[in-house]
Amino acid sequence: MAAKRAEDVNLIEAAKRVACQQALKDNFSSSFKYVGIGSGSTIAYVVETIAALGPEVSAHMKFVPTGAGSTKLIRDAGLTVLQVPDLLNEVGFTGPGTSKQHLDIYFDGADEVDAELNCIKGGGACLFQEKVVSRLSKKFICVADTRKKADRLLSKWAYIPVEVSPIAAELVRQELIELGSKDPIIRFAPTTNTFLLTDNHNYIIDAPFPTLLLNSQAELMDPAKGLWTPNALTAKIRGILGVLEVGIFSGLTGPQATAAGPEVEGVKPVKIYFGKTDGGFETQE
Ligand SMILES: O=C[C@H](O)[C@H](O)[C@H](O)COP(=O)(O)O
Repeated sequence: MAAKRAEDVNLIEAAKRVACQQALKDNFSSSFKYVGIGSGSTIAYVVETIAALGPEVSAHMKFVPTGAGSTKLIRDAGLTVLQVPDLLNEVGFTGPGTSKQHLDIYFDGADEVDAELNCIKGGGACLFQEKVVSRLSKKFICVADTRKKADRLLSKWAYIPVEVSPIAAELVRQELIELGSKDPIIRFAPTTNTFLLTDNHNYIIDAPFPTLLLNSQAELMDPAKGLWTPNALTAKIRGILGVLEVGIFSGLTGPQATAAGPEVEGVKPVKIYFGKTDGGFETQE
């Protein structure tokens, strides 16, 4: 039994590696200057593959992380870390209406991906910095294995991670219940026996909702019956006092989208690579 489980784990890790290697083969260029690196276990294979290309390819590049784990991963691989504030100092601000998509590309994993490439992220407690880096990138390429693939969000994955201010966490939890979330919980860290703290010193609330619709199914939306589109649920949760960000990557909605214009496209992936346990891969775009 234990041997079978170890074999399954190895196959899944191999699937993640295949997805990352193919994603880099198709999308990475030695001409890149700024590369965003997300969080989680899958992204480790992106960093491993870039490092294997050698300093002749990567020495002139700067890698923008999405949290402490991501920073360590980049540094341990011998690549150059550039934090978001330093990136913004480096590129400067050239005035209203100019592009903020300074990163050539951003690679990251996901917990679940739907047929429209909307994602749930934050299973490893990283979502806010990931959304910032995605917003600053020309192109978000997602890497995963086929377990993450679903027709609609919350088909297999059970909850939406929401990053909240600790002082407002219970208030947010109550408002999530009013929105239709069944038993949202503040994430606990068993190792420290306290609530888990994110890289931004906040809590995560894991909020289960019924399976979401696609954004293209907005005409079926009926929050009273628990039927939400990813965009609408994101906007609604983000509107709760005390919420920093929501672990749904589906593009921005409402006034933020209007204000930001076409650049908001950077928030969800443009292409996903799913590694398969038979050694192959499939893509979705
Ligand atoms: O909070 C973590 C991030 O959003 C990860 O990208 C996501 O959880 C996927 O992680 P993994 O590659 O470990 O499945």
